[in-house]
Amino acid sequence: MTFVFEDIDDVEMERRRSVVEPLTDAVRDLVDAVIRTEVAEGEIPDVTAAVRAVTERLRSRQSDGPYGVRYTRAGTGMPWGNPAVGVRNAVAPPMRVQAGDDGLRWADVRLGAAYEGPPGLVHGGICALLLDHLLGEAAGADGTPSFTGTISVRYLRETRLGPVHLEARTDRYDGPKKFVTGTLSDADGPSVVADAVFVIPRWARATPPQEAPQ
Ligand SMILES: CCCCCCCCCCCCCCCC(=O)SCCNC(=O)CCNC(=O)[C@H](O)C(C)(C)COP(=O)(O)OP(=O)(O)OC[C@H]1O[C@@H](n2cnc3c(N)ncnc32)[C@H](O)[C@@H]1OP(=O)(O)O
Repeated sequence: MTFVFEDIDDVEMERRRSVVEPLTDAVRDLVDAVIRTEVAEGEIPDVTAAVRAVTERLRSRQSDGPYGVRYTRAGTGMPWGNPAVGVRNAVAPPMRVQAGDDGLRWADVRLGAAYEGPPGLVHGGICALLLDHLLGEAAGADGTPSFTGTISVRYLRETRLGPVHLEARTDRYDGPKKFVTGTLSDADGPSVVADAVFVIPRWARATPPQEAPQ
């Protein structure tokens, strides 16, 4: 596992973000359009060829593997391929994580047609993905890295597609274990709750995490 150092400051990171984010948003819009389009079937082959042409253009220069979790000179994480928050990943809604008091992490997300499970409702795996990630961010609020060891997700009732609100915080510590809880709510209130044990990996326990591991 390697974290990749990008030798840039955060101004340059924001500049790069402003270039790539509109592309990712456009692809998200494309995904939604493909799900919901009702154009004549005869138009689909032409549209398919146009999309393939764009893909070829992007593939003319690309990296060998995944984007990785990069970080700037200031230590700001750039998990831009991440499926929950990735700036370059159209699969991500995206969730924009906000920091509150006392290690609270929260986010407001709009979940549209691409996240449907039961009719008109959010797929349970999407709820679990977003909660896992947000609980991970809450676990990381103290500056130590940790991985999901165990997560339990309880679906109190269905979650309607549309705007959802998520919150998470670390409740307590026990050695390398962090006990983290969170909720996902739709317009009618909490619909999913999660609790998890995040574990600080051995390499981060042996050496205080002042620098990202290579
Ligand atoms: C530099 C810039 C960075 C930027 C950054 C940006 C992004 C910033 C946010 C990221 C947010 C990501 C949010 C998504 C989070 C994932 O998706 S993480 C990926 C999914 N999880 C994994 O792949 C984990 C895979 N498992 C493992 O790596 C290891 O099993 C673990 C979990 C690290 C534990 O292994 P270990 O360190 O060898 O554990 P070990 O020393 O045996 O046990 C330590 C303690 O933990 C307990 N424990 C061990 N395993 C477990 C378990 N699975 N469950 C519960 N307890 C356990 C043990 O019982 C023990 O407890 P005590 O005996 O002390 O009471």
